[in-house]
Amino acid sequence: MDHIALYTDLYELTMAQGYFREGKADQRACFDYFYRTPPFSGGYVVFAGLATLLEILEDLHFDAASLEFLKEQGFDADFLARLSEFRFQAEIRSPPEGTLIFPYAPVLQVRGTLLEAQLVETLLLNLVNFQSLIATKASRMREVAGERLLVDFGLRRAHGFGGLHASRAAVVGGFDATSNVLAGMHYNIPLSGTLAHAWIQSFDREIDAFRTFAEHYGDASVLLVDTYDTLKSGVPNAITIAGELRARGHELKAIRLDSGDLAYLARRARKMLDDAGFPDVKIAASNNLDEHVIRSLLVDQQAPIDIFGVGTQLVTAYDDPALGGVYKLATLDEVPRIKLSDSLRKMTFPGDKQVFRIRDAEGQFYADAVALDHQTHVERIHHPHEPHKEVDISQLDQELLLQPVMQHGERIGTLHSAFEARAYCRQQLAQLPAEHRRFHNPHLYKVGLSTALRDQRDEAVARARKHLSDRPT
Ligand SMILES: Nc1ncnc2c1ncn2[C@@H]1O[C@H](COP(=O)(O)OP(=O)(O)OP(=O)(O)O)[C@@H](O)[C@H]1O
Ligand SMILES: O=P(O)(O)OC[C@H]1O[C@H](OP(=O)(O)OP(=O)(O)O)[C@H](O)[C@@H]1O
Ligand SMILES: O=C(O)c1cccnc1
Repeated sequence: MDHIALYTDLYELTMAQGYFREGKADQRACFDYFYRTPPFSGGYVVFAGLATLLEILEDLHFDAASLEFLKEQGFDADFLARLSEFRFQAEIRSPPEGTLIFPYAPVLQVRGTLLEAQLVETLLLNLVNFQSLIATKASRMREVAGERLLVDFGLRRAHGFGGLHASRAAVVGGFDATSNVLAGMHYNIPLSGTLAHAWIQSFDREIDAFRTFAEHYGDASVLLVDTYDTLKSGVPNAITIAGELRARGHELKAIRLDSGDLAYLARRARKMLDDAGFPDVKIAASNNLDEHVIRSLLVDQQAPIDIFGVGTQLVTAYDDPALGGVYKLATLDEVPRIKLSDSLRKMTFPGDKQVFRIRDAEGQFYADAVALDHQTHVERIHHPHEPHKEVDISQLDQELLLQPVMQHGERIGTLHSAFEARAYCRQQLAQLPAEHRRFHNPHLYKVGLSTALRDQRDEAVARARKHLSDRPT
């Protein structure tokens, strides 16, 4: 995207200019990205958006037109001269895309100059919050769809060009294919598509619409059967065409149901297709599907549906349309920094940190330990906000979550493709106990502070409070 360095909030640039004027621009900063509440009343988030972020950061710069625009907004010539040489040179640490992440554990760290780390805040939040949200929604649909095909149909309902990132995130969360052609090209996602009612309406008779489509597209044909009357017209006509295709050595791929009682219609259509000798013609369903409807169709009603086309609910994360991930300063020139708040839940964890994923004896995820960066093993974790709650984890397997993915502004190694991230997400979900995956009142996954971090946090709080009470009133 052109001028992408301006894809930010004004206050990032206002602060950056202030840091520059104050001689603070080159102080060493560490910022943490984390979220506080899982969306959809669920128990986890699927981390996504890293590849997009790193690709943009590698090439981040202020071009002549952007600098000219900032000049018109009143930014200083000296600051603009500095921005004209700006290149993102920081280090980024994170786990791979597809990792399951939990409230309060920092999962993306930016370590660089105060100026560069501040300047990327909005871009980072925009990309990671959105893609992680959509990947999480997609993963919930994958949870209930089993091995059935999930196709993203959302572009027409997506929020503008966000539709491109939504299609990629849908794959990270477990979707198989997309109708979004640009996403297919950009991210190497298999394309999939059927036809709309307009095609059927453009012919005088449904059977002619089906026949003509099948003549052009043969084995790839999926016929939309609900334009007039699904069971009296659509399915019988599709069966006629399936027979004609077979006579020419082809097989009809599927029919698509797009309205009405999808379980009832799928059952009746399945029987009609089977009785007519077409047990391999698949049944696709669409129409405002989400994870709850898909589960009801498959689990409660045992609907014989093979393919789900999902749009609006997926790409807009309809029931919880924003992930509130935040980006907070943790260290400046190696001094831990804290943000106090009236609300305990909004207080930050100061200092350079590492996150350990703790597994139980069966190898399942048990907890995340947020520790100081130099710690190599965590004995005990403490609840971040309830001091009396603590757990001994000294005997459990501990894996480092934050690994360098970018150094000196250049990515390390190759970025995961959407499908590699999807495979990783699938492995991760298999390691998350069912009580954290369930949709209703999931059991809260433990995220705790190491004793050293807890002490550092408490000291920083005490210092900050003392500072407050020393102020003249
Ligand atoms: N058997 C079913 N069990 C649970 N939910 C279903 C079932 N069949 C359809 N639905 C869902 O019910 C919702 C409403 O279906 P309905 O047929 O009323 O669709 P509509 O969008 O209001 O109208 P239209 O069917 O004309 O598009 C949709 O979200 C659909 O996915
Ligand atoms: O329902 P979604 O999950 O968003 O999936 C995409 C929908 O888009 C298409 O119809 P469109 O919405 O254009 O028209 P319709 O609602 O009249 O079928 C398609 O037939 C799906 O129903
Ligand atoms: O290919 C389809 O059937 C399709 C694509 C986008 C939206 N609705 C349906």
